Amino acid sequence: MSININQISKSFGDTQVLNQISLDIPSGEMVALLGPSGSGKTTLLRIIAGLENQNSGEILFHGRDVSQVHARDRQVGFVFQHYALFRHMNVFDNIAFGLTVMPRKSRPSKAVIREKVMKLLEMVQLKEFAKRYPAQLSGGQKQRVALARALAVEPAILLLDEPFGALDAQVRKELRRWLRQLHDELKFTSVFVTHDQEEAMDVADHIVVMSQGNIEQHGTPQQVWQKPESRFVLEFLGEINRLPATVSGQSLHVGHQQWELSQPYGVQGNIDLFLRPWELTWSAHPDTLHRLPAKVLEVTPRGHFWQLSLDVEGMALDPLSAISQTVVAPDRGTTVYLNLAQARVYQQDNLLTPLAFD
Ligand SMILES: Nc1ncnc2c1ncn2[C@@H]1O[C@H](COP(=O)(O)OP(=O)(O)OP(=O)(O)O)[C@@H](O)[C@H]1O
Repeated sequence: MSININQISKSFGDTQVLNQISLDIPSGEMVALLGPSGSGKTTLLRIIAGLENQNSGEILFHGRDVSQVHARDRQVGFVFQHYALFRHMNVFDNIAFGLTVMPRKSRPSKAVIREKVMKLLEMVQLKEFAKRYPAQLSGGQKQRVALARALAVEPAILLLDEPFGALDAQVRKELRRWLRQLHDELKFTSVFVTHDQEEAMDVADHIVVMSQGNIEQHGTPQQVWQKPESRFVLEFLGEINRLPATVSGQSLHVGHQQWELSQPYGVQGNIDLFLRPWELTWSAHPDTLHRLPAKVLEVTPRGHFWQLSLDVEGMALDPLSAISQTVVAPDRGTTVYLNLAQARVYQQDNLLTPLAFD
């Protein structure tokens, strides 16, 4: 079932939490809402679910406006970070719950419910746990029960709020893979909230990056990673080095250093240069590409690469982080020369054309 979110705004008292959010999610897609704490992800998810009312805008499911439809009647499954299982019910009864409380007219027979729950138990690989109570399960197992419970009523849409947030890294990884397989098998539409970018990159078809109640970017994992549309997205996704610089006339100043640009630059004054750790290549000697002197503070072997921590002379900055795949690492305490040619240049939030040096 497709979801269309049109111009949704929401405030709590004086605090505007969502600012005219619009988003189209095609049927069968898995979408991650990714953003820092307080960016409005959960509020948007709750509005889709019908657990919260928007102040303005509309939500359409398969073209039908559901803004006035009660959460119960939206055909939406919901999974929270904290399992919210019924403690006094065993696993079987927890999963069966949604089916047993259906109105008598549409409620399946006991035999059908049993068959369905057993199939779900198999799917979430907990067949031998049917009689256990939630307290007798691990976190990962509880979360699988919560998922099975949400899926029992065959929702067309599954909404997940940090579903694996409380679990350790290994279990998280396994569960999200498994959720993706389940999603592909059952073909529901899923929207999940996370602040873990690796999780979003790993399983989502599309990522919606949110900040302060706005959508900063909506695209495939590759698009948001390789072509960040704003400085926020660039800085939020993955590690990044920032180097303040100044353009004056046709010269670029970084720390104590100064170079001539090959043509007049469109912007004068203070700018920021951004480089991913692997874009910051180094050489033991200065050359036409490697120009910025930096002192090697730390060298850490990381298997097939070196992690370098570098200090640019004359600049009060956090050390720069570089990843080097050279055979030999530079020695600690020596000076190396960094290549700035791959820098992305931002002035405020705007991406400028790359620098070209003489
Ligand atoms: N019921 C509420 N009453 C008042 N303010 C609220 C309520 N729910 C959320 N907020 C506020 O709305 C803003 C967005 O909250 P929301 O939970 O949607 O963010 P989030 O991106 O999901 O954050 P997190 O990753 O921390 O869960 C926050 O500033 C929060 O304090």
